[in-house]
Amino acid sequence: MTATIIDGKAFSARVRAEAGRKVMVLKEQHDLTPGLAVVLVGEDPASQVYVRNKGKATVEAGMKSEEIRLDVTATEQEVLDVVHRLNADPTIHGILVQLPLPKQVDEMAVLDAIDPMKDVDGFHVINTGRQAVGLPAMVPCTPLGCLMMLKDTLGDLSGLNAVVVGRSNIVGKPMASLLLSENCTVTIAHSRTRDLPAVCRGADILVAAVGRPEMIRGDWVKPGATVIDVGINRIPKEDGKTRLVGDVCFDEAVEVAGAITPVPGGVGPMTIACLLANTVTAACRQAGIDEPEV
Ligand SMILES: NC(=O)C1=CN([C@@H]2O[C@H](COP(=O)(O)OP(=O)(O)OC[C@H]3O[C@@H](n4cnc5c(N)ncnc54)[C@H](OP(=O)(O)O)[C@@H]3O)[C@@H](O)[C@H]2O)C=CC1
Ligand SMILES: Nc1nc(=O)c2c([nH]1)NC[C@@H]1CN(c3ccc(C(=O)N[C@@H](CCC(=O)O)C(=O)O)cc3)C=[N+]21
Repeated sequence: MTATIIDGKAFSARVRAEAGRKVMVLKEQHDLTPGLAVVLVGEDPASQVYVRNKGKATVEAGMKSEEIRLDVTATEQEVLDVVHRLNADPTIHGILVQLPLPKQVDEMAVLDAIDPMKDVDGFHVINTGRQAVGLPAMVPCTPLGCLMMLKDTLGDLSGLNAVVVGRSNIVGKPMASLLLSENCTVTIAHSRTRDLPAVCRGADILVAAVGRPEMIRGDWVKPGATVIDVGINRIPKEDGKTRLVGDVCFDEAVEVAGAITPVPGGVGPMTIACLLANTVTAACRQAGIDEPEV
């Protein structure tokens, strides 16, 4: 059996178009233009690509986009000053500080400084806590995008065994919490997990967020399972160039799984689309208006 390929690129185009229609309504009926600010500290080339893609998608959806670039030597206070200025700027409804930050800057202190209402990444502890107890919250974009693809593929997730490999604050933990909210039976695996292949084989839903190229092999996948590959790993090719691969060995897993996301073209594009959707949601909440139905 060959798995259905979950087309994150096509799905993300629909989500972005919907955000664009909402922006149009907000502009026409409420004189409100949602604004997103992305803060990039340092010159990490991969980060620069994401920041550029995010900026482009934001403008395409009709929103205001602001990019703030700081030198890699920026102090924590300089980053905090930028965050405070954006918190106070009424034309900015979403703030994303690209991670990781240089080592002299305390990530937790920066995330904590972002106004939770403008925290479109959903990384502030207020939003983490609100999501966990079932209150309206900003939900992290990558796990949200994964969940949208899972629901689109499987419908109701109740009672399914979900295994999330990885327990980072930005992917693994919020992913597990969202799956629990959907009534999955959730296992979180990590570097200390014993017999990871056996744990993975129990999964109806397998989410890989490890950051290790093609670590999850075909025979770790339960036949018919839905596999979501969050990993973005750049590996060298024979010709000296590089290519992107996920955390799942796609060529093996595609023969076993029921459905699987590719890399590229899976989770990545959905992350950007969810960032736009979150920015629209944040703008509506800040303006005290209902999100338009489009
Ligand atoms: N597509 C997208 O939009 C996004 C993609 N990514 C990608 O997703 C991947 C994960 O990112 P992120 O969560 O930030 O990564 P982190 O490095 O923060 O976390 C990796 C997790 O994987 C676990 N892990 C590492 N090695 C193993 C192993 N051999 N066996 C089992 N578990 C292991 C770690 O365990 P422990 O906690 O025990 O150390 C940790 O919990 C990366 O490839 C990243 O580039 C990230 C964000 C967005
Ligand atoms: N505060 C913060 N929020 C983030 O959401 C965040 C972050 N920091 N730091 C880095 C990671 C990584 N990330 C990606 C987003 C989109 C793609 C993406 O669009 N990928 C495409 C193309 C990738 C390419 O060709 O390079 C794809 O997978 O098809 C990838 C990775 C967001 N992150």
